[in-house]
Formats: sequence, C-alpha cells, structure tokens
Amino acid sequence: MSKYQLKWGILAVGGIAETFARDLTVSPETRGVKDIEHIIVAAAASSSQQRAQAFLEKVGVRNAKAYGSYKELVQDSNVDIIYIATPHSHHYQHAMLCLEAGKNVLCEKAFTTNAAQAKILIEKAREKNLFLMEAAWTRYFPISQYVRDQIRSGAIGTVQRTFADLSSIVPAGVLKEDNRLISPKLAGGVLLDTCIYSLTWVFQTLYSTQDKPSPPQVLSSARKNIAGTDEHTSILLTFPRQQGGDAHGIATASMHVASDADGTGSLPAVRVQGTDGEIQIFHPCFRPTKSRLARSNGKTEEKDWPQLGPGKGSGWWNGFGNEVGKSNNAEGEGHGMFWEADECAYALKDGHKESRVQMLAESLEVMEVMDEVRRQNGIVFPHDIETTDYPVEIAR
Ligand SMILES: NC(=O)C1=CN([C@@H]2O[C@H](COP(=O)(O)OP(=O)(O)OC[C@H]3O[C@@H](n4cnc5c(N)ncnc54)[C@H](OP(=O)(O)O)[C@@H]3O)[C@@H](O)[C@H]2O)C=CC1
Ligand SMILES: O=C1OC[C@@H](O)[C@H](O)[C@H]1O
Repeated sequence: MSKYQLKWGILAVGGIAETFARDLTVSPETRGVKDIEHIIVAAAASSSQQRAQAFLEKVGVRNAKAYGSYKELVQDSNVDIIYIATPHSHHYQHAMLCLEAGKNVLCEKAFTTNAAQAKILIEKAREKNLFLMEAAWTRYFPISQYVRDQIRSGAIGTVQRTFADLSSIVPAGVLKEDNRLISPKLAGGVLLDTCIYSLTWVFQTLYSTQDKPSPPQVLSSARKNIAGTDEHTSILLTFPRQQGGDAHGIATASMHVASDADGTGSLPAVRVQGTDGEIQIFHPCFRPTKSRLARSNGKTEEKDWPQLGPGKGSGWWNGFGNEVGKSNNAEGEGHGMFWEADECAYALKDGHKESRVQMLAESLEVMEVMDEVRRQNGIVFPHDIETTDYPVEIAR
C-alpha cells in the first residue's frame, strides 16, 4: 500500500519545536497508523542557519534544509505544511507569512493573541484554499476521543458541569520579566499559556459534543504578576442549551497552587459531571495518561492511556526552562504530539481544509472567551502584537 506522505517545515526551533519534531520522527506504525508518513524536509530559525542545522541534527533528521530566516522557509516548494512554534505574540504574523506564501499551517496554541487575528487567519486560509489548524494537541489524544464518545453515548447522563485545572507552583523569582510565560510583549500569562488547556477540556466536553453549540457567557477573575499579565485565573462559562438546562464550565490556571498537590498524579484535574456519573482525567490535563469513569450505578472504569512510541519521545517541555517541573514521559514513550500531526495528514489526504476534531469556528470561539477574560480583568498586550495589520515588525 502506498502511504500518503506529508512533508513538514518547522518554523522556529525552540523547546516545543524540538518535542514536536522528535514525535514526527516516530513511525506512525508504532501507534497502528499504516497509511500516512511524516517527513521533516526543512526547519528555520529566526537568528541563523547554523541554529536550524543544529536543531535538525539534535532531533536526528538528515537531508532536510536548514534556513536562517522564516521567509526562506515559506518559499521552499518541497514543504507541504508548516508547524509554527514561535511565542503566542508572533503566531498571527507568522501564520500570515505562511498562508500568503501558499503553505498549509499547523499553528501552536494559543492560536493568536486575540479573536480578531484568528478571524482574519481563517478568512485568509479560506481565500487561499489552504489547510489551517490550531495545535490544540490534547484534543487528538485517544483519551480525549474516549471522553467525547462517552459523553455522546450518554454514559454519564446529561452533562451538567465540567471543572478543569492546569496549575503548577512557580517559585517567586524563577521567571524574569522577559520570560515568554509572563511577558506582555510575548502575550504571556497563564490565560493563553495554560488556562487554554482547561478551556480545551471545558469546550471539548460542553461545546464540541453539542449538535448546535452556542457561545458561552463569561465571568472571570484574574490576579496579575509583576509584568502585568495574569498568574492566577478562574473562569466560569455558562453554555446555553436547548435541552438539559445550561451547562457550566469552570476553567482555572495558576502559578500559586498545583493541580497535582502531592505530586503523585492521583488527583483529578478534570471532572466532567453528568446526571448519571462523572469522568475524571488526571493531571496533567495537557498530556493526561489516566481516566476514571464513575457511574451512579456503582460501576467504575479506570483506564491508563500510555503514549505509544519506541523511545524517541523527548522529555516534556515544561515551559519554565526546566527550572521547575520534571519529565513525565516514561522511558520508551513518545510525547503524543504525533496525534495532531496525523490529523493534519488525514485531513489533507482527504481534501479537508480544517481539522475534523476542532473546527476553526471553535478555535475562534475559544479566542473570543480569552478576549473577554482579558477585557474583564484589564490584561492588555502591546499594540504591535494585538494588531491585525500585516506585515508588522514586532519590537523585541
Ligand atoms: N503544545 C505544547 O505542549 C506546548 C506548546 N507551546 C507553545 O509553543 C510556542 C513556543 O513555545 P516554546 O517552544 O516553549 O518557546 P521557546 O522560547 O522555547 O521557543 C520559541 C522560539 O520562537 C522563536 N522566536 C521568534 N521570534 C521570537 C521572539 N521575538 N521572542 C522569542 N522567541 C522568538 C525563537 O527563535 P528561533 O526561530 O531562532 O528558534 C525560539 O526558538 C508557544 O506558543 C507555546 O504556547 C509551548 C510549550 C508546550
Ligand atoms: O503548552 C504548554 O504545555 C505545558 C506547559 O508547561 C507550557 O508552559 C505550555 O506552553
């Protein structure tokens, strides 16, 4: 059987780009995927060609082009799709660069800094008939598929409420003001960086599972850090429904408490509560490996979801420069980013221009929620990263 081959270009060679690239090199057959193949054909660093070359060597990719600028990468006719791994602040400018050059795009989360930018990207992709997807990787895990299936099949009755949290304690002084996790210049703060995973769980349990989903009402509270972005954020979303009453989603993220307070992985980070039971997902909710289904009839189903792969998966990138947190990859596992890459390949193979799991309209809805949270809490980013103008040089 001939395999559908997807040729990737990697735009930016930082922490998550390395994890993603390593996952692309894991044979899809190790996860039972036999009809597609991923090949990295090029990578680009913003600073130098040598940096891109060093990246390719580090992730074990030979015969790929190394570029010292993103502009060169998007002109490479051998590249089918570009994975964008720059900070949130730069996603809009870099996605526009790719789309304008006729490239399909997988763009890291948060999709953009605001909904206006996301809307224009979506319009641009449609105008150019190109594939565009937000790299909300957790949605593509088998565990996520399982949870959505359980909800759709009525296993826990009518879902009434989802709690989702992604929090880790970051000791004072660890993050300097220019760190991408807090700097306004890089669209920092827990909202766009980690609360987006809590929102992912709220949306994929209360929104994606509805036949005709409606946008939620938003109430929120956010505490700010030294840089003026958020570090302790709670969101209450009310999803109107035709039947079963409004559903509530509580999405939280913090740098002052931990989802996994005792470090054992035994505390649920996500609880999806229905009239006939509950589904729990254990920390970390961005890369969960354990679920529990507890039914009101007393039956319980616990499942482990190890990430497959023959050992090429890297340690997880914790975003804090490995100064806090630790790897949660078991020896011999992949990281799990390959599931979203597979979705790109299958969608492109079948002529789709967006993911079948998370439609672009939903990515836009999530951005609208985050805009509203920022509006309610006075979280403002500099004009050059909020603008919908293109091209714009972003100040360092
Ligand atoms: N899916 C996931 O699990 C994760 C996703 N992420 C997302 O990936 C993105 C990147 O995060 P991460 O890899 O941790 O970040 P890093 O800081 O490690 O890497 C970012 C890369 O972007 C490039 N870049 C271009 N312009 C700038 C700029 N002005 N300032 C800083 N870097 C710039 C850098 O240079 P160069 O081009 O030279 O490489 C750098 O290598 C974020 O959007 C983040 O939310 C992050 C961690 C986990
Ligand atoms: O996407 C992410 O997942 C893991 C977090 O630690 C990281 O900061 C974030 O960017």
